[in-house]
Amino acid sequence: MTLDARTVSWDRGGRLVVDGVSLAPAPGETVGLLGPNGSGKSSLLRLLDGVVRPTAGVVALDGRDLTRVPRREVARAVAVVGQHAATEVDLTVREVVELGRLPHRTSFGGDRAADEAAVAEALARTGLTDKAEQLWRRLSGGEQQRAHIARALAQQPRELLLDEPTNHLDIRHQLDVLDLVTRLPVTTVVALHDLNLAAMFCDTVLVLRAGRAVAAGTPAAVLTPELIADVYGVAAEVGHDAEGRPSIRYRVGVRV
Ligand SMILES: Nc1ncnc2c1ncn2[C@@H]1O[C@H](COP(=O)(O)OP(=O)(O)OP(=O)(O)O)[C@@H](O)[C@H]1O
Repeated sequence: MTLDARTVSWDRGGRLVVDGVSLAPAPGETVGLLGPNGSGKSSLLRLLDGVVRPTAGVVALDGRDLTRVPRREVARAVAVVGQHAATEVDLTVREVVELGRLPHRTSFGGDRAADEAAVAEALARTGLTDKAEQLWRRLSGGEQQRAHIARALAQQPRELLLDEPTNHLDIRHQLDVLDLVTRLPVTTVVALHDLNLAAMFCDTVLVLRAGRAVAAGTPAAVLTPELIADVYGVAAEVGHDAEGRPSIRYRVGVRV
């Protein structure tokens, strides 16, 4: 069992921002959420996190309606890295990552050694050990984003929800972060704009358009020239690597 969405909709002022979407990742799977700007990717992630409640349908954690699961229990199972994750106060990188341990604290304080080990490992995995004592707000945009990913890793979740985690990262860190999260023994739902990264790292993808799911399946099955033309209005050639994963080359000035 894992986190799943069953025909969920989210109505904002009479408009269905998410419209009857279902998503049931297999445990350990990495699902890419794709779709143009405004198609509902972030909104679906917020529904999966329980930050907002669906106006129809159900999000379930281990088969239980998420709205009935205590937030602390949700926080132990589900970690989120938002698109505009900000840290307002003057925290060091280590302190930001330590926030990920809060759901594991008990009234007795919790297991200090486990907290320290989880934080150290999360810093190491995101390449931030050397920056641990620096102020988070003095880091570069990409380093700040990696610190939030480290916070999510320190949380040691079963489910990881990532909203465009690569948008501030240089190419090496894009590859490192996606390689890292897809190797973790957790179920990951990740909103991505880069179709080639989705093809490289996702087991399956779900494509949204205007709040609706228009395609789902393996990257090879979904990421066809026809789908890319239809959903994004862009002409593309799709090749396949030795493992059969699609590799997309866009064509400008070609009408679709
Ligand atoms: N709280 C809200 N109230 C009203 N409308 C909202 C709210 N949140 C999102 N929307 C609208 O829902 C639509 C989907 O937004 P969402 O951020 O989920 O899309 P997205 O696919 O993540 O977009 P992007 O790729 O640009 O990040 C947008 O038109 C947005 O304006």
